Amino acid sequence: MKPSTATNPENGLSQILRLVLQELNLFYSRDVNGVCLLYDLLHSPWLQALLKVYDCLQEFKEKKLVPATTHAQTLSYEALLSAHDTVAQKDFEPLLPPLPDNIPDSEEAMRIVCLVKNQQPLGATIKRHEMTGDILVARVIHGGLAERSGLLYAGDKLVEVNGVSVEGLDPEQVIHILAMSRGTIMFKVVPVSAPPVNSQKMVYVRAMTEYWPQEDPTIPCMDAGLPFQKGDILQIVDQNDALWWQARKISDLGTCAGLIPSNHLLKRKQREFWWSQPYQPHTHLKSTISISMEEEDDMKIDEKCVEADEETFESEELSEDKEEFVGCDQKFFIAGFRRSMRLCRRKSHLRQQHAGVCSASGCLSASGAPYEEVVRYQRRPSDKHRLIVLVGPSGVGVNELRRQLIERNPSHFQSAVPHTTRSKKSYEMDGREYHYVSKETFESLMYGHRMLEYGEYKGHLYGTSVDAVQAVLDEGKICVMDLEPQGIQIARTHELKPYVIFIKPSNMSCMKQSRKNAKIITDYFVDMKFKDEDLQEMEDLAQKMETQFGQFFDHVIVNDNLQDACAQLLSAVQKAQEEPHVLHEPFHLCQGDIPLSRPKKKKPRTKNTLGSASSEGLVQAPVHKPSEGSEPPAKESTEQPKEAPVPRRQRKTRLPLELETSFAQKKASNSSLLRNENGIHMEPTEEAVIQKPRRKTKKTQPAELQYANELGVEDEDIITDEQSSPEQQSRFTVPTGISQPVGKVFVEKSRRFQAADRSELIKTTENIEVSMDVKLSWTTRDVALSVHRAFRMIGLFSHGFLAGCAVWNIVFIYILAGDQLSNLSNLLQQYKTLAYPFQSLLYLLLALSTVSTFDRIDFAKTSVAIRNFLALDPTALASFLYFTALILSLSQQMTSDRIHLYTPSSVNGSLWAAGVEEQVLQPWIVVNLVVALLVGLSWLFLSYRPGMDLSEELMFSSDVEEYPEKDKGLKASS
Ligand SMILES: Nc1ncnc2c1ncn2[C@@H]1O[C@H](COP(=O)(O)OP(=O)(O)OP(=O)(O)O)[C@@H](O)[C@H]1O
Repeated sequence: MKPSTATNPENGLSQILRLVLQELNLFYSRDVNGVCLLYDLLHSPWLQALLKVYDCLQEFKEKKLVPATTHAQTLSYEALLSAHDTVAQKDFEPLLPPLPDNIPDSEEAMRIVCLVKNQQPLGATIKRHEMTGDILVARVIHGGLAERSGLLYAGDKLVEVNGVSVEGLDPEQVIHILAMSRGTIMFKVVPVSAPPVNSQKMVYVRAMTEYWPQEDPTIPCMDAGLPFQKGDILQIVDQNDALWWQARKISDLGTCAGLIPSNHLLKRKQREFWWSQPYQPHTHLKSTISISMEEEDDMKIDEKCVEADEETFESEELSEDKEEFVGCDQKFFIAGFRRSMRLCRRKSHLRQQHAGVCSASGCLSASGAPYEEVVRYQRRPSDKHRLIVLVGPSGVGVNELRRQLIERNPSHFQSAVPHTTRSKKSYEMDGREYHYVSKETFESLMYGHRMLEYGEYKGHLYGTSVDAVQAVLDEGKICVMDLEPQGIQIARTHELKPYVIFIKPSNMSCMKQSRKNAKIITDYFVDMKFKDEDLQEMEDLAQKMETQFGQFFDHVIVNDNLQDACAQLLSAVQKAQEEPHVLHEPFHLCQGDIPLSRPKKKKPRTKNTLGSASSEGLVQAPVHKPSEGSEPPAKESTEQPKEAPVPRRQRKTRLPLELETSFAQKKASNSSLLRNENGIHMEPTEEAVIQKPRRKTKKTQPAELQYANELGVEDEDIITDEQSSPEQQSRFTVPTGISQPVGKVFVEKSRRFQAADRSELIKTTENIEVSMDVKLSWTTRDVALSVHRAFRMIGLFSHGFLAGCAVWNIVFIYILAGDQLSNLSNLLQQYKTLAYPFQSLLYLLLALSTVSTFDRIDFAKTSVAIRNFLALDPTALASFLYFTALILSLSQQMTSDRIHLYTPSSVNGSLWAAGVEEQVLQPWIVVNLVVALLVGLSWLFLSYRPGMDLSEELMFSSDVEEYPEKDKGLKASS
């Protein structure tokens, strides 16, 4: 019997594809360049579906057609085809209104886009062009209807909405029209000449910080923002805008993307937030110091107890060893459970490590990259096992769980054998209890970054090396170790791929119950019962660890019932080895999996720039809803730590850097569709997008729209990255070279080389690193920006104050001068003392205000400045009026002087001849009146756009060109 096409391996294309994929698997495991791309392509669901359709067709082609019913036998092929044609020609699309035909010939190339409302968001934002006043599509949100239709692009100029011209309207008004529309919405747009093409691949990142758009006044459109928490995995779908990226949560891939700050912007925000806290800037430093001080205290206690403890410790150690040998049937030996490891970690060497680790890793989340690139990793059976790292507050049961896990299956789980510099005891064996090494060898491992952690106890060094862990993994076993959370970053290497499990205490009441009979093992009291303070301390510490390092935890186990916790641990460990997980980029095994995150260097785009004084009104806020089956790059581990709700930081609401004229609406919003109060309610729109190109008579004007992309990418942002790069390398890919075990190094001091103690030098360097960390963020530009912002504040104040003074001045003058200037001598008498100080104050305020308004105009682009003035741009008008007022005031300076020197004409030497008062004072009064009017008007104009600030934009934009290149370099190096 002839096999059917689908099952015939020779004919079935699906089958062939399956074979090709099998072949590819071989190359895949060998990591051959480009295979991943091909693999993904062949795996793509659309190709599979296409091939299945093809196979089905082939199968049916070979079959002899048999009519399904006897009735059908009478049907002719012609009748069938005619029925098909009738159905096929039927238009099932919604009925759309006819195109308006009164469009003038001179009109620009137009595109008419019709959308029919439904429950989905349109997913686009609009803004007003700063110079032309046009309403533009600012951003098309990835995954929204606008994007899916492929007919609306960022930069498209909106001409009409439902037949209503949008010329001269504010974005809010446009939104209002949209919100009021029902049924079909018709947009008439002038298409952007070169629609932006998003050629970037998607990037997956782990958020190392949290972000709340509602608390960020600088976001171009609050409703389009995507809130996220530490540890969330985000799919970045669009990085075209260097300041605001579009992303989705991996758990919500079916939804529209949302706006998130770019890496650099978020870093800057973090830094600004940091600096905005008057007493916080030093907490970083303080925390390190306080850690050291706490440890100092610990040390004192330890030293006091050390003598008493020494004996106990040694005997404990011995008895434990004996127990392990004698008490176990299988005669396995669990190394790495020496109390020395637990003890020494909290001692002096850890203090050093703290400084290093804190600057290198612990504080990384606070000052380092806010996003960490991740890739999907699925361990193949031939791969080594992943290292299992247990982390938890002291006393929570980390050791107990580890011990129980190993005891369950010692041939499968094992601890790493630690190193020590102490001498071997008679009953010990090298490589079983410890690797006994000299101090030099130990130090060489330390300086060669081969120690995952180390500490000193009673003058001896103890530590666990990467090689010891490797040795366990090489045996095909799963290495289980416990680490202080600060050490996680050091363990995050390509070779170890650690899976971090956080052991969390349950609540106090449960613990009181479960730890009733448990014994806490401390440095100097052995087997002491848990007290309430111990449990409370454990709970507090767990919370701190979660807040600070939660983003690194792959799984969380609450250790309430020991047996349950152990079962959970076992299952988590198995899942870690068998299921796909997300790993950070240094683990990147397959270059094709996820692209490097840097967007291609593109021409600055017209939309949404930090400096542009435009903001975006949301045409339709994206609604985030459960996934609709988009394919994640990595199945997010189901046992991914459920992020403990990190307490939100109190964010200071500040004037947005971006200086937006807030177009965000606060009206008629449908709360069911929008996520916050700035949402602009446009009824959901959708679908049936029809493009009907009109005759072309004129090219569109993108060049005009392409004003500079004033991005605030700062030097230090880039520098930080570059600096962190080698640092990361040292941490993530542990160097294989071993440093020389010499205690002395030669350093240049006072122009000649002198020997210095190596460990001292390292300590000093670490300290410098910590304090440098603080200083790094504060550059000359930051100083300039702060000064500038202070001046801007003074400027803003002076506008209002000046207007008040000028009005008060003229009112005062008129009151004193009386009706028809009948009382001029009284005015002179009264005003003469005021003339100098008051007029000087007016000059000063006028000068300040004039400079402050000039700051808002780009005189380098004179034509633009003049055009703005002619187009009655409020800012340009205000600066002109201020300048005129200043000149007019100065022109009357002589008169002010004369008023100051007023003496009645009867007095000898008087400057005021009888009867000249009116002649002199009248123009002075008129000028003061005009000045008051001009100043008042300017103030009104300025209040239209109080936030606009060109200098700041220019300061930020100076880096724009450098940014992609630097970043490229950075990526290349990484
Ligand atoms: N779920 C639990 N129920 C009851 N007792 C427990 C539980 N978990 C741990 N214990 C007990 O608590 C004590 C401390 O546990 P363990 O030594 O494992 O803590 P640890 O996290 O390693 O702390 P340290 O780092 O201080 O050594 C041990 O006596 C252990 O048997």
